Amino acid sequence: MKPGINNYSEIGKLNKVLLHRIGNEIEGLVPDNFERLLFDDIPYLKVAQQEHDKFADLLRANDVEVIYYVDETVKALKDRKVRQEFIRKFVSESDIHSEAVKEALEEYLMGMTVKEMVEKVISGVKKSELDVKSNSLADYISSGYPYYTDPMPNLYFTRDQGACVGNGVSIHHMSTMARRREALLLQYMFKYSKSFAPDGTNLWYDYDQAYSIEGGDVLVLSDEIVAIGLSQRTTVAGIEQFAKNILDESTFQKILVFDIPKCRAFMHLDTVFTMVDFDKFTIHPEIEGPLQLFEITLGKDGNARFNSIQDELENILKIELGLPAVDLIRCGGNDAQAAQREQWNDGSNTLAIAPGTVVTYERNYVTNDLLDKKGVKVLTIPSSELSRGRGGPRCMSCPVNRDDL
Ligand SMILES: NC(=[NH2+])NCCC[C@H](N)C(=O)O
Repeated sequence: MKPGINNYSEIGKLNKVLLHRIGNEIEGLVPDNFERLLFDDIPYLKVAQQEHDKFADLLRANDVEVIYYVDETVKALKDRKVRQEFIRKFVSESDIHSEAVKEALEEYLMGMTVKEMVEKVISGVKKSELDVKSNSLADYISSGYPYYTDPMPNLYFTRDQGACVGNGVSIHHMSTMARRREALLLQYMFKYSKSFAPDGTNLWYDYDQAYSIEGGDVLVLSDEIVAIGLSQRTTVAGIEQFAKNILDESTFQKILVFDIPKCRAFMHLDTVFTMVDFDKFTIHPEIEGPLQLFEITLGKDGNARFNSIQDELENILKIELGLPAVDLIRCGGNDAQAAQREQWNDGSNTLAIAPGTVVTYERNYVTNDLLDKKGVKVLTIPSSELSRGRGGPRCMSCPVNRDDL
């Protein structure tokens, strides 16, 4: 295993992964805020945690080191000054319009142990926790709202806030307000935790950059090609900046931009397309094509070059990966009802932990069976509650280190 961050494929043997154990932040979900907080239902926390623990246990049983957002952020925020800076930034980005409230929040969070503070930042600070004497119009108008700082129920989709690509990290500007502050935790991990990001780790994109990118759109197709979805969440300007940084300073040669429909069903590229083996992919039937792609490479003069490609997914993958044939495994097979049902529960959102070995949700039995018939080793996890957040095993994991192929 190479040290530090090392991620040159979607399928190399997984050695280290960053997860977030779903926590109290989920209890902030109510039907009124579903749309804003990007949920369709409320997971039952106790069972969701049991399911998440099974996911982590399965990874450990397969020789994967599991690290968690809370622990890693705690390590990064040991120093009091760094902690103060982090809290200030967190509070300033939590949509608070009263100075008195900001000050009270900073004092409240600084008074906690580092672990309590990080957990609180994730689960949200309720108004009932603080006694603020404020006489502002902002507080008056929002007096019926229970939180000073919103919870982060989507943090367990650790794929999205950032991505480890090659020997670097991409820290994302998330598309929605509901998820923006999640990546702040990753930014501090990157800056202040050497055990997470040793000296020399590259930075491909940063939290403070202006345009959105989300990690569900980033797929490391090979050690030369990174695929990115131009999607509802990932912008063309974000892709361009990411491409410039990574092509300039890494061994990657090409960014392959998949122009996918800008709608929630296609939320990220990994909702409709993931790699499970050298030549096998799980897909949502609607991604078969013809597709519009754009290629970004660097010319000899160091300037970006663009190229447009229109083709079927199958041909694109064969050409780009230099393979004689590829197998596209449709979520739900040819049964239209199973396809819709299993797509809704992220049947094509598989996490490869080695070439041809994947983790999937147990409930997607039609797709799992198909994978099995194609010779893929399928390891399943229970998912009655986890699936309610509309993300699967790939979204719930951020690979930090994989063996090279
Ligand atoms: N990589 C992914 N597909 N992530 C799924 C994230 C789901 C989450 N509720 C959201 O809307 O952001």
